[in-house]
Amino acid sequence: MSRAFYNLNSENRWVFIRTDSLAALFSASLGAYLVYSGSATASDTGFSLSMAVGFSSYILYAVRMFNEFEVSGNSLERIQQYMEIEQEEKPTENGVPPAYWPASGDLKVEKLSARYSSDGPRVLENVSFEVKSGERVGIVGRTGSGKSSLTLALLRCILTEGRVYYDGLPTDQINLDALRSSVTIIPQVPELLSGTLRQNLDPFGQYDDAVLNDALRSAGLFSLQNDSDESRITLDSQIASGGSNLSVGQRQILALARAILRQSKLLILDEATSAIDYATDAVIQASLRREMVRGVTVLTVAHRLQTVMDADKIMVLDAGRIVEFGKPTELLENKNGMLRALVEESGDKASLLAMAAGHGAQSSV
Ligand SMILES: Nc1ncnc2c1ncn2[C@@H]1O[C@H](COP(=O)(O)OP(=O)(O)OP(=O)(O)O)[C@@H](O)[C@H]1O
Repeated sequence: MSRAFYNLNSENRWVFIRTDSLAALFSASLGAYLVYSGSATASDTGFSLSMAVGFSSYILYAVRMFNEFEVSGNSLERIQQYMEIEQEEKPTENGVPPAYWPASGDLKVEKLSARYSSDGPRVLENVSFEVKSGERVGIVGRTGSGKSSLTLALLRCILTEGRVYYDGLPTDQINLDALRSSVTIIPQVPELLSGTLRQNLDPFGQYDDAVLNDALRSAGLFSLQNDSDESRITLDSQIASGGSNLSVGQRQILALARAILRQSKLLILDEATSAIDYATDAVIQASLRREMVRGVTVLTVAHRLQTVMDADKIMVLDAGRIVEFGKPTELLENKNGMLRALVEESGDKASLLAMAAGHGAQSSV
């Protein structure tokens, strides 16, 4: 802010120096002409010079006004840009799903393509896959491969073509409010509002404290803190704006508690890129497993392969397409496969292979 103001001020000074110099040059030239040409009387010369000096200051004033008008014009332009932003269609009565929906976390995606703007390139290309209720799917791929875009496309936050069926209903026929309130996304850094933890979990006051505490317990918050701990978090704890007085791991646990309260059958977790300590990560993973037992489908966008190596299935994306989708052990058998290549590059190959093998053995028991 100060740097921008410093630049603005310096440029203003530069404009003034130039207009002042021009004005001085103009007055001096006029004075020289009037004195040396000898054609003007003393009174005319005095009058012309005083007008010339005044005229210069008017020019300076005009330049300054034009300058300020241009700067204010930028703000007007910005307001106009906001007014012209394309709006999402309004939710209609027609798209309200039946009360029992969603009863399961079944997800079927058929030829889903997506783009960020109507004239932009496709960031997802004919993506098709199926996930059964209660499965945990890891989504991996190099940066820019379309992992986050896929999660946005599932919620129709960007322009999509193709079909997504969530618990048997095509999502393009469900109104956006209903769709988005039945799917929960836990972003990399969950947003929290300033207020108590209770207000953050239940902004509309729909649940009593016992239910809220149960959700916090299921999300794993209480297993991370002792009763005797003075700084332990309770429903009455004050949360600072944006949740800045909590760690990223604690914020993800609170977001998970919100998901549990909402009883969503589809949970999308965008794994935090900043490191979460091992204990918090283990608590989040354990809570997710408990949720899956209740039939909640969990899609995890993974930035570290460790988080998803024991998933039921792994989806590997590359340039907006699914290049591999299946059980980790099966994908790893393909020596030329993309998952195998990512594991080889990771520098932690042995433990990743052991994790996948361990889970493969468990699921086949
Ligand atoms: N807001 C946006 N507007 C236009 N294009 C975007 C936008 N966000 C992402 N993209 C493009 O979409 C493509 C996929 O990006 P996306 O963020 O989904 O990848 P990603 O796999 O999640 O990457 P990362 O691991 O870095 O988060 C990229 O080519 C990217 O440039």
